[in-house]
Amino acid sequence: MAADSPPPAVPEPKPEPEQKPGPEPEPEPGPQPAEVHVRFDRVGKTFPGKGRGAAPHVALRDVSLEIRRGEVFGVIGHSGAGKSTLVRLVNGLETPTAGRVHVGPHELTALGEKGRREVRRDIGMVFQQFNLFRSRTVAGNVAYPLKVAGVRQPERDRRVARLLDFVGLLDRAHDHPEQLSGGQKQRVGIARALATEPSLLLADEATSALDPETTGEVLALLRQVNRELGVTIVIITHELDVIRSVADRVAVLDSGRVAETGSVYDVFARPRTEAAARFVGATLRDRPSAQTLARLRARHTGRLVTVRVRDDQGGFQTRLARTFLDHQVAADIVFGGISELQERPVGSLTFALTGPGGAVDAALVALRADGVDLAEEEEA
Ligand SMILES: Nc1ncnc2c1ncn2[C@@H]1O[C@H](COP(=O)(O)OP(=O)(O)OP(=O)(O)O)[C@@H](O)[C@H]1O
Repeated sequence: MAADSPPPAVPEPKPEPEQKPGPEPEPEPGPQPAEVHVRFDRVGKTFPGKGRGAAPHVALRDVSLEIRRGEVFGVIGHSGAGKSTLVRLVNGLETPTAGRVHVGPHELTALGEKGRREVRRDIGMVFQQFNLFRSRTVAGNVAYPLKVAGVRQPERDRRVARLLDFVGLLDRAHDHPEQLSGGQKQRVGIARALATEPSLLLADEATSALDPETTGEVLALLRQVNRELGVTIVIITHELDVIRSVADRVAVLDSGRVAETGSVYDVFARPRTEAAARFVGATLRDRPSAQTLARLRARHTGRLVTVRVRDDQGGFQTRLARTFLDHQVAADIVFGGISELQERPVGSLTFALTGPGGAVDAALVALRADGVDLAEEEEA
C-alpha cells in the first residue's frame, strides 16, 4: 500500500469508561447463558458477475453462526471459501444479499452507513500484511486511530505507551516499521487495533505471512488479548494449526457454506463432515497415508486396523488390550500417536492384528460393540 494512505477500517475510540463506584455486584448463582456477540442468520452473499453476461458469484450461502462474547472463534476454509467475505459482513464493509447479520444488539442490515460506522467503532481489525504506515514510527502507528478520533495528546501518549507495553514493544516506540521483524509488525498491528478499546477483534489471516515460531508468539498474544482484556476474537485462517492452538470454537467453511461448527475438540476429534475430516486429516495426519500403508503391509503380516483415540473412552487402552487377549489376537502397534488438543488427548493407533480362525473379526465386533471408533485399512 502507499506510504501514507490510511489503513482501512481503523475504528474510532469509544468514550472513556466511567469509574465504577464501590465493589462489583455479586454474580448471579448458577451458569449464565453465553451472550451472543455476532450472529449470522441464514446469510447469503452473491456478487454480480464480472463483465457483461458473466454469471453472478455466490460467495456465501445460507450461513448461520453464533459467536459468543468473550470467546476466540475460528473460521477455517480453503482459499475462496468465503472467509474474507464473512469478515467484511461483520464490519459492515459488505452487505448480505440474503439473511441478517447482528453485532451485539444491532442488526447491521437495518442500519444506514452512519449506524454501521458506530458499530465499526467497537471492532478492531488485524490484517495479513499488517497495513502499517511506513513513514510513521511504531508509536505513531498506534496513535493514529486515537488521533483520528480526537483523543488529546497526553491521553493519547498514555494509551500508546500502555498498548506498546502490553504487546512487548515499548522499547521500539521510536522505530519505523521497516526496522521490525514480521512478528513485531503484527504486534504493532494488534496494538493499533486495540487502541480504541474494541470489544471485538477480527483477525483475517493475521499469521499467514509469518514463520511458525513467530506465528506461535502472535497467537499467544491474541490469546492474552482475549483472556486479559475480554475481547471477543474472530480468527480467519486456512491453517488448522492456528485454530488448534488458539480457538475455543470453530466453523469449517466449504464453498461458501458452513460445513460444521462446534468446539475445536469436537470438530477435530470427531469430524462429522467430509470437509472437516479433510482439514483434520491433512493436519493431524492421524491415519496412515496410502504410501505409509503400502510400507506397513510390506513389513507386517496381519490386518491393519486404525483406532481413534479420544477422551470420552476412559480406560479404553486397557479394554483394548483385554479384548485382544480374550480373543487370542496378537496386536502390534505399527503406526500412530497421541497428542493434545485443548488439553485433551486426540490421535490414533494403527495395529497389525493376527489370530486364529475368525478371532480378529470377533475382536473387532467386540470392540465396536464397546463403542471403540475403528476402521480397517482397506487394501489399495
Ligand atoms: N467484490 C467481489 N466481487 C466478485 N467476487 C468476489 C468479490 N469478493 C470476493 N469474491 C469472490 O467470492 C469468493 C469468496 O472470496 P473470499 O475472499 O471471501 O474467500 P476467502 O475464503 O477469504 O479466500 P482467500 O483465503 O483466498 O482470501 C471468491 O470466489 C471470490 O473471488
